[in-house]
Amino acid sequence: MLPVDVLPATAAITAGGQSSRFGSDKALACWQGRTLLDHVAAGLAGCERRLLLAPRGRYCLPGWETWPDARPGEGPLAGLETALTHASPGWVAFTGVDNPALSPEYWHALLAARRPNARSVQAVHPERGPQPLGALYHTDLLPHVTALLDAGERRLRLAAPAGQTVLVPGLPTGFFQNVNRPADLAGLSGGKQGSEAN
Ligand SMILES: Nc1nc2c(ncn2[C@@H]2O[C@H](COP(=O)(O)OP(=O)(O)OP(=O)(O)O)[C@@H](O)[C@H]2O)c(=O)[nH]1
Ligand SMILES: [Mg+2]
Repeated sequence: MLPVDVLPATAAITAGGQSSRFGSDKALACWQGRTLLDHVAAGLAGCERRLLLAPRGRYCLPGWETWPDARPGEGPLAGLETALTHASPGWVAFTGVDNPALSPEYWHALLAARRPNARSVQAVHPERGPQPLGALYHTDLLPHVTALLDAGERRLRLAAPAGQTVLVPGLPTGFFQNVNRPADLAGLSGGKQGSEAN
């Protein structure tokens, strides 16, 4: 059995956004004495390989490889393409910079739900439905994601083929806390059952 802190996936934080609603770089916003980026990275520290999808030089995250998007400025679906391109073959734990409550326990819950024929695993929020960020994707999806982008598609939720996606309901809603605006940062709760931001 694997030690509890080992996560058998390539970690990938997509961090190429502009934080336009937040007004400054939200990855570097501070919560509980650490940046949001550090919180997200800590949740994935158990992954052997760790990828940060961002322009080179934007962030310093020791132990993480930085890969810039092949299609800069095209959104998180392009970040997923970059992640699947550079990940080790197999599962990728893919998240944004702004979900600071995604702990190792969250990722273990998704990894435990993998099925042999599945190519994505997504938690289901009770009101907002499947969560395409904070999700697992298999590197086999790279041609599908590239085809979507080539066709002009930018919706991340289309990266997960319905028939090959495992949905995981019932996780504590505090995991899904998301920072888009300054008020969301002020409303973050330390526990896993706290308030949420859309
Ligand atoms: N690699 C990559 N990541 C992106 C890109 N656009 C957004 N992201 C990331 O996707 C995640 C979720 O996106 P948003 O919450 O919309 O973040 P954002 O685009 O920086 O913020 P807004 O400008 O307010 O929409 C964040 O971690 C962003 O950094 C992109 O073009 N490339
Ligand atoms: Mg955005």
